[in-house]
Amino acid sequence: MYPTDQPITLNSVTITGPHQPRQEEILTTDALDFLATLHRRFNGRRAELLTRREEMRQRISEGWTPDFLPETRTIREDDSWRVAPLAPGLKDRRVEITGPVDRKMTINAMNSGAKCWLADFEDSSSPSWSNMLGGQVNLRDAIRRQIDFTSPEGKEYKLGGVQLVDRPTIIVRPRGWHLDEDHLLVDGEPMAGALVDFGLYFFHNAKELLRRGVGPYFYLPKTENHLEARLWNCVFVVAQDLLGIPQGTVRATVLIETITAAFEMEEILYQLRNHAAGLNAGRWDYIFSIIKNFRDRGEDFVLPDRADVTMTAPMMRSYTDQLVRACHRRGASAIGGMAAFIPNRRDPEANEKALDKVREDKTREASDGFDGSWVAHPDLVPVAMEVFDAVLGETRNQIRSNRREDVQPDAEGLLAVSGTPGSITEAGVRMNLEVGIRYVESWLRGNGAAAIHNLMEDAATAEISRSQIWQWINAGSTARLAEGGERTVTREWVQELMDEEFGRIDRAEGDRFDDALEVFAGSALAEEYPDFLTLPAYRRFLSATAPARQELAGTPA
Ligand SMILES: CC(=O)SCCNC(=O)CCNC(=O)[C@H](O)C(C)(C)COP(=O)(O)OP(=O)(O)OC[C@H]1O[C@@H](n2cnc3c(N)ncnc32)[C@H](O)[C@@H]1OP(=O)(O)O
Ligand SMILES: O=CC(=O)O
Ligand SMILES: [Mg+2]
Repeated sequence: MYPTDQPITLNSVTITGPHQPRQEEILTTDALDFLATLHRRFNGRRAELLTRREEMRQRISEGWTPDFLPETRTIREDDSWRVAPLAPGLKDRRVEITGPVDRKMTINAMNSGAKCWLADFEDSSSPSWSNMLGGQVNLRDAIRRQIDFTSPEGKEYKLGGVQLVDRPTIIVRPRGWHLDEDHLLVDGEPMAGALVDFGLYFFHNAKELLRRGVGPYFYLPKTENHLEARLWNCVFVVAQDLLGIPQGTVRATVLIETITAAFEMEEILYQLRNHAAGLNAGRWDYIFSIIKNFRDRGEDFVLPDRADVTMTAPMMRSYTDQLVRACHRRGASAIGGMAAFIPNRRDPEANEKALDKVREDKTREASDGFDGSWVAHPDLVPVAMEVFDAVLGETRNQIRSNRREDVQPDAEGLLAVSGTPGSITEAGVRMNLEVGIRYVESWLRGNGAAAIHNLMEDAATAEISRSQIWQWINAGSTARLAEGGERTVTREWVQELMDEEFGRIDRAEGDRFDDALEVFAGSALAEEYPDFLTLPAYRRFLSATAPARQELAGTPA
């Protein structure tokens, strides 16, 4: 037991976050030692790779267009290599539920009947210290099947019925490389959120998972290139050695959700080949990445309203087809993405519409060759299951049966941004403003995923909203007006619309809408485009050193 009201240093790791329930079970001295080793081995390389991201972005801004890499041609052309065999618990991934790692959602996900659960420290989680540490406690308990919960309303949750002997395989998604964890310092430096989430989960659970016949499995978000995948591979090798578990125990599914990674899919699998499980089509961050990277490349790279950028747009078809081909060529699983439509138990009509939309989305993915796909809500598990059952029959995946040899690597297809049907409208501008502000408000209250207008919103969709506004202003795009006619999207006009949309929001005591407006406007209307919406928001509001937190706590910053 250690003191709880001030920063404490244990074996050169300083805990600056406020004390959390059951923290002592997670932040043990051995676990902190393990984290410190990972930090000292890998944080320098992480910093170099983050700088490299900036350099690539700068090149794109100056007119360079990404393409398949000449220096890795032999990897792509060599037909002989494959990734490691599918690991236990990952052979049949037809339906994966995703969601944050709070206690109630953890139990609900474990009871959902899905084949896998993406336990999310990323897009659907607000990275507050309490969420991040609480998530580790909940995962530890869920793996040991010792988890229950009583809600403030008195509803009781526990792992349900005997029919659920096959619980979903847990796949943890740590934060991306860009986010710091300000509440754990090694030698005075903040740790990478990615290494904290990976390291604590791995340290506490890898052996227990092996004992239960599965393993420590991960989703790797927002990877931009194969060098970042190589860094993860090095982390896995060292972590397995430190814990004395066999090399190749870890399995990672990489989200292809940046435009640059789409040109390096096979190279990413190659770097991770002894630990690779598959690739996932993270559609929302992918759209965000396209806007972000080409934001100052003029009208050819401007997308229409968010609602128009669907999976049937030519550039999205090209991306998903090439992803399935890359995976199946290398013996890896291809996992589909998230349809935005959320069921609504209180509104049968909206519910039916959501089920239909999700069915349509999963049907397209299954027939494109995906081995499984994501759902955001337990009520969607049966819908997706039925679709994949129909395509898979007695088989567990389509890796051998649907090789997609009809598809070829195609740079032009990936970059067919201007071929996206649709238009920019006043309603689309308003929607981005309203939904973006509402989402950030939820994030600031600790909820990283929210249903808004029956659509799932998370960090990735909010990034699209604020980036579209920025791009439309800076490209001088034209929007169709609600009452007819059109006008140029200017900062002043967006400000007017934002004031109107903000004025329409019903306020409640203790809400965070003023802060949300500050965060959203600060990134959508800024002259300088911030790389991630969550970076300034974290520093200002969630970090223990954040000025706003210190103000709230009544201490000077
Ligand atoms: C871009 C990407 O990265 S996509 C992946 C990241 N995003 C996500 O994972 C989103 C996951 N989904 C969610 O968080 C939620 O479904 C939301 C926030 C969108 C909607 O949640 P709610 O408003 O609570 O929906 P609703 O009231 O219909 O939920 C009904 C029940 O299902 C549970 N539930 C809903 N979604 C999930 C989920 N993903 N996992 C587990 N349980 C869930 C709720 O906890 C609730 O349980 P209760 O009846 O015991 O209270
Ligand atoms: O993480 C998934 C995405 O769509 O973004
Ligand atoms: Mg994402």
